Amino acid sequence: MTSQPPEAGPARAAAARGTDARPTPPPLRALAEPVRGRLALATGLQAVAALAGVVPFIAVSRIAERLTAGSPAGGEALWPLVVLACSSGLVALVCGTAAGALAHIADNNLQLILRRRLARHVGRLPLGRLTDRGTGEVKQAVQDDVSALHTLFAHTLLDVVAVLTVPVPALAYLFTADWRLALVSVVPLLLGMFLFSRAMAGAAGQMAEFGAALGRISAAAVEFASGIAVFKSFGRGSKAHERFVRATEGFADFFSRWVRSTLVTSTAAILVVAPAVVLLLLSVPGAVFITQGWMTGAELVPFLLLGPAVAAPMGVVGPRIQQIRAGQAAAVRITALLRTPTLPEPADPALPDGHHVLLRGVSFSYDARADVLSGVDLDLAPGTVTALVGPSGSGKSTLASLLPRFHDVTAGAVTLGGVDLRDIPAAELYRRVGFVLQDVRLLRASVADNIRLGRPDATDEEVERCARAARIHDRIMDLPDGYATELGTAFTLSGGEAQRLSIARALLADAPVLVLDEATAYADPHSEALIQDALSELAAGRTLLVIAHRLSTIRSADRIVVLEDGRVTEQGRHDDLLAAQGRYAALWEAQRTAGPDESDGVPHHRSAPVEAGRRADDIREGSAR
Ligand SMILES: Nc1ncnc2c1ncn2[C@@H]1O[C@H](COP(=O)(O)OP(=O)(O)OP(=O)(O)O)[C@@H](O)[C@H]1O
Repeated sequence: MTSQPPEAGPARAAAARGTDARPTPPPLRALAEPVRGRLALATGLQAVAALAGVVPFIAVSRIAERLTAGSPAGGEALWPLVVLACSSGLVALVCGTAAGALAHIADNNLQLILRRRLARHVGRLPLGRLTDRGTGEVKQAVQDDVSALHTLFAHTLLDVVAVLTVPVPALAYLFTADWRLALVSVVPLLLGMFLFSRAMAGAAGQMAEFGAALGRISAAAVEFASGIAVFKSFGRGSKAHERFVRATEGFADFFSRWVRSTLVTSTAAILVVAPAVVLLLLSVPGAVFITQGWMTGAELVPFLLLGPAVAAPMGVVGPRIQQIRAGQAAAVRITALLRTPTLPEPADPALPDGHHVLLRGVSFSYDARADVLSGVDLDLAPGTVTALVGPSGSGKSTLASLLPRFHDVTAGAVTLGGVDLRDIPAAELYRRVGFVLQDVRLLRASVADNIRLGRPDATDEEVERCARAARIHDRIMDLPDGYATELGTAFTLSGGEAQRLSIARALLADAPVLVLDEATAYADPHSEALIQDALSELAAGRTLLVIAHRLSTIRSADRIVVLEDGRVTEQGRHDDLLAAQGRYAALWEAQRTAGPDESDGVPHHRSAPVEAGRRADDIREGSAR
């Protein structure tokens, strides 16, 4: 067995993440890149639609002029204008519809691409990192933020094009008709722009807070949904929603403050560009112009038709700017999640030779400041059971999590079969290293599919064999549809049953190295005895690393490793460690005398001593059973 020289984790990670440091375009542009062509075409079509949409107004104005000019123009002189109005109206309709359809197709494509990218990326994140980030954040990116981009690309983009396009030809025409009244028609537009910019002052910061507040609601909603059972089980069902309510109240407070602070200016802005107000604004000077003989009634018509069109698009500016900012913030969050470093795949992959696990000089820190583990050396020989014990917070779970690469070491190395874990392709690693955690997660799928998770191609016979070995077969047969029973809908299993099902899952996956977080509390002695039988099956012939909360269960482990403050302070067999009268002996004594409910930081279990005694031999001697 050879072990590779320890190598600094951050250096390797930095090398693997080298591409992340490259300068990138702004998040929104970068995310839209795959559909840029379609969006550009949609934008062009929308501009044509907006331009063509102005033509019928101009044509109608000309018709009015000719009809009121006194000279009987005759149908022939009017028909070309009618045709022009109709055909440009048709062009506007066709181009506008095509632009909308194209933008929606592009957006639909983008949503699919982004959701796939996010799902693939989240699936490649280190498991430890994923639990740190929280499912709320992932849900927000995958669902809410992608939806915000939908609003932006499928709707806002086209509205903005129309807003910017329509006033230009309309104003150009009005200036050719009468420059004095054209200047008046610009007033609502300028006033609207001024008031909107006042209303939007500081909106960047507010939008950031808006996004953050929505994020808090998202996280609290997920926590609320997943934690309500725990709250209820402790008779605090009414407390479960407190954080969620606080988050929504915080959002409501923030939003009403924001709305109040901009209410007057934004209402004024909407008012000055409202068609009725614009018409009034133009009619009064128009009437004066006519009575003074500066223009004819017919010459006023284009102003009445196009004047509102010049200013009206400003009415949609406010909400559109908010949508743009929301889209930008969503793009930033999506990009941040997509740029979260994934578990680096080895540049030079290697396959382990055997299943000997070695830890050499292993240190680990969650925050790059304080080490949670320091200089840990450990040797897990194939087919042996190693138990990690120590006070709460000493680093047992952290150490165990390094084997399935929930995290990568910050110094030193963990090797499997002589190969650094970081050089083993993820799929190969997970075929060899399995884990059974206390917190069993079952999928909304059939019992059989839940067991098959690690080996989807397993036959029914293999699934049943593992379920029998895990002492869960009889319970499954009691379910209405046996192995086909869907979990999580009509049926949920008890904690102990779920634990056994997860053991069946691990048995089927058949990883030779197994990390086992020993559950601290099972429902009843009978259930616990079944679980211990199942665990015995699982332990047989495997390299087992057990996070032991109850010392009585690991008395006969091949090696007991005592962790304190992230360092290995003792290791050996139970009897030897007791004889050494060191820390383990003290922990043992404390747990033995403290009674079933307490210990000095070593959580343990309320069960009859006879059960505990039986368990002690069970894990070790499982193969004989
Ligand atoms: N995801 C995390 N981010 C930051 N710090 C963490 C994280 N998980 C654990 N820690 C810290 O690392 C230290 C070791 O925690 P760990 O869970 O490994 O201890 P443990 O011995 O398994 O405790 P217990 O027996 O209570 O489960 C603790 O100080 C804990 O607060």
